[in-house]
Amino acid sequence: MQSFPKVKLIAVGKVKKGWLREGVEVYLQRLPELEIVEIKDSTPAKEGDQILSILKGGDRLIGLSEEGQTFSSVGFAHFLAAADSNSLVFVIGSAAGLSPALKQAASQLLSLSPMTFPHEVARLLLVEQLYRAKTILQGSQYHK
Ligand SMILES: C[S@@+](CC[C@H](N)C(=O)[O-])C[C@H]1O[C@@H](n2cnc3c(N)ncnc32)[C@H](O)[C@@H]1O
Repeated sequence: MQSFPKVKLIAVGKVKKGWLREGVEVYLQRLPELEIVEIKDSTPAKEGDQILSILKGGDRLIGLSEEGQTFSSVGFAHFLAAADSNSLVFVIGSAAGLSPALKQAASQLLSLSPMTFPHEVARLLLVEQLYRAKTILQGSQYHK
C-alpha cells in the first residue's frame, strides 16, 4: 500500500449549486488528506496575486487548465505518490480562468479533459479523481 500525500486545493469562488456541493462534500469526507481553501472571485490577475501570496516556500503549484497535461487515473495516482512531500497545491480558476502569471508560476498545468467545464464541475471532478487515486494506491476495489 502506497501512502497518499496531503494536498491543498485553492479554488476561486464558491460552489453555489447544492447538488455539486453535496458531491464535493462526499469526497472530502472520504479524503481527510485534502484541504480546500476558497478565495473570493475578482479578476484573474488579482486572484492570481492572492493565490501566489498565500503559497508557502516549497509548495508545488499545479494549475487546472484544459490546456494542461492529461493523465489516466492510474497515472495520476502514481504522480501523486511520487510527490515526496506534502506540498502539492492545486488551483482551480474562476469562470475567466487562471491568469497568465499564475500559469507561469505553476510547476505544471493539469487537464481533466480537453473540454472546458464550469469551475464547480471541475472541482467535483478533481476531488473524485484525488479520492480515486487514493483508492488506487491503497489497492481498494473502488477503481475498476
Ligand atoms: C470555465 S473554466 C475557465 C475557462 C477559461 N477559458 C480558461 O482559460 O481557463 C473555469 C476553471 O475551471 C477549471 N477547468 C475547467 N475545465 C477544465 C479542464 N478540462 N481541465 C482542467 N481544469 C478545468 C480551470 O481551473 C478553469 O480556470
